[in-house]
Amino acid sequence: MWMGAAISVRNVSKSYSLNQGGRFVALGNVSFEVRPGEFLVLVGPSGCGKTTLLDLIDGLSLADGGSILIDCVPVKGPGLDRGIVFQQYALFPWKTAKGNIEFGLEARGVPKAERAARAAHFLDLVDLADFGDRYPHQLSGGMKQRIAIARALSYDPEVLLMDEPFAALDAQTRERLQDETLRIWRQTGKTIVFITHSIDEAVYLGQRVLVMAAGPGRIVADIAIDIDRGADDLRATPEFVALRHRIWQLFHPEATAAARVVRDGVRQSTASEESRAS
Ligand SMILES: Nc1ncnc2c1ncn2[C@@H]1O[C@H](COP(=O)(O)OP(=O)(O)OP(=O)(O)O)[C@@H](O)[C@H]1O
Repeated sequence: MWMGAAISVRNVSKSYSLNQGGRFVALGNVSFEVRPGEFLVLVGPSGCGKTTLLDLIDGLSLADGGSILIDCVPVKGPGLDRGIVFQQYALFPWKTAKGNIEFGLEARGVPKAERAARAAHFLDLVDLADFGDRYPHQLSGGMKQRIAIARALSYDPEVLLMDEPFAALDAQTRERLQDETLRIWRQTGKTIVFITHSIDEAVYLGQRVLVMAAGPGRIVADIAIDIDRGADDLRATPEFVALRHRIWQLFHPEATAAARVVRDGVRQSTASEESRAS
């Protein structure tokens, strides 16, 4: 049975040393929980620490303070319980699609016959059953990213970490892969932590969206995405538009403040006109 793991991020901080001396605090005291099988999206402006946080969950780097637990086990480095997909496909150009998937399995000691069977299964899952013998340069950007997803899933991690995986793709391919990711998530029951700049993508994919801000990187809102996903043209529904606007306001507090000044200014001048008129 496929099953996602729970993730606990507790009081995590991370700083980097700067060339000119001193340290830059990329994350300050970040805490949140992810339920087993949940699709969580982290959204925030450039530089707010999204990649730093995902790398810490993957164990590619270690926190200065706090702890990260996967099913109650502290993260001490990369592990087979987590798979990661990066923005750039990171496929070996000299290996076929199938070879790229099998390579990761070989490194993990999976026997040859099982490697081939698993590669075929995951190529099928990402709808590329007929493309296993193609090399990366013979595949479109969207196909390469699907291979990267198949590769990450092939060793059956409980958690799938996705770092802006569709940012380099055209809008149409991006929407298609968003739908495929949701399908794969429903089919596999993995816990997914997905990071993006795009508010639209966050609301479309997430069951829950954590909004981050910079200086230092922190979580400023935790928003449940409670919408009817069966709706036609989901992005055009009032619920979707309202959620997108709510998150947009968190991204742009200065724009919201400016709008308030204008609105209140209008109100005040209307009030004074009314009082003059009476
Ligand atoms: N190795 C490093 N040394 C110094 N500063 C770093 C290092 N890595 C990241 N930073 C800084 O930490 C902050 C967070 O970076 P991070 O890549 O996590 O942000 P992000 O939200 O993923 O940004 P983007 O959306 O642009 O990818 C940034 O200000 C960045 O400049």
